[in-house]
Amino acid sequence: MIEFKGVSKQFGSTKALDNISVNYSRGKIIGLFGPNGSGKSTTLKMIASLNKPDSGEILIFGRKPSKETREIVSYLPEIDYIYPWMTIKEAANFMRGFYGDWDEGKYKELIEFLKLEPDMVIKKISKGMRAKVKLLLCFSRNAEIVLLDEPLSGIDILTRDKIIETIIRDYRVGEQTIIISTHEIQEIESLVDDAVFIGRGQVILQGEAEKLRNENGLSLVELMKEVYRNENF
Ligand SMILES: Nc1ncnc2c1ncn2[C@@H]1O[C@H](COP(=O)(O)OP(=O)(O)OP(=O)(O)O)[C@@H](O)[C@H]1O
Repeated sequence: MIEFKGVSKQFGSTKALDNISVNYSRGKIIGLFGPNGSGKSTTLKMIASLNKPDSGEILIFGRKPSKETREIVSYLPEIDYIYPWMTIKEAANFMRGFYGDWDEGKYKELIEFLKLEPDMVIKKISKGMRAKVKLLLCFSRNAEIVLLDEPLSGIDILTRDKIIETIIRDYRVGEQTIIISTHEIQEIESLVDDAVFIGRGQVILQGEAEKLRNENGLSLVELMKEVYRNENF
C-alpha cells in the first residue's frame, strides 16, 4: 500500500496538497482524477521521491520515499524529459545504466509493438511518438510501482488506443501498482480497479471503481462531472 497521512504541500500561497490522507492499494490500477491544478502531478512526484511534503508522512510499502524506493518506481512525467538530441537507443542506454530492473527483452518487444525505431532522434519525431517513447522507457523496467502522469494528453485517438493496449499488455496483475493521473477518464475507465478523485489538494471521493459505479448508477465519467459540479469546481 502507498499511504499518504495528513500530507500538505504549498507553493507560495497555493496549497497543492492540503492535509491529504489517502491509500493507494498494492497490485491494482488506480485512476487519479481531478481538474487542472488539483494536485495530481504533485502526488505522483512525491511517490517518485522528486518532491517532499511540507508536513505529514508518505509510506511506500511501509518505507519513506528515498533513493531506495525510487528504484522500484517507474515514473512517466507529463512533460518531455528525455534529452531531445538523443536517439531512442541512446535514451534506452541512459536508462539501462540507471536502473537495475531494466528488461532488455521487454524493451525490444515493446519498441517493435509501438512501431518505433532505435535510431529515431527524439527531437525529430512527433508528439504522439514521443509519448510512445516515454511509455517504452517506462514499461521497459520491471518496476513494482508505475506512475503515469497524463499519458494520453495531446495524443491522437489511434495512438491513445496503442498506449492503453500497452498498459493492459504489460500490467502484471496483482504484482504491479499502477497509478494513472488523467482528465481522460472515459478512455481509461475500463482499466482502473480503484478511483481517487481529488480537488484543491483534498480527496473528494474514492473507492473501488465497480462499487462506485454500482452505488451511484453512474459511470466514472458521469460521477466525476457530478462530484465536481456539486463541489463547485
Ligand atoms: N513547482 C511549482 N511551483 C509553483 N506552483 C506549483 C508547482 N507545482 C505545482 N504547483 C501548483 O500546485 C497546484 C497543483 O499542481 P499539480 O501540478 O499537482 O496539479 P495537477 O492536478 O497535476 O494539474 P494538471 O491537471 O493541470 O496537470 C497548482 O495550482 C500548481 O500551479
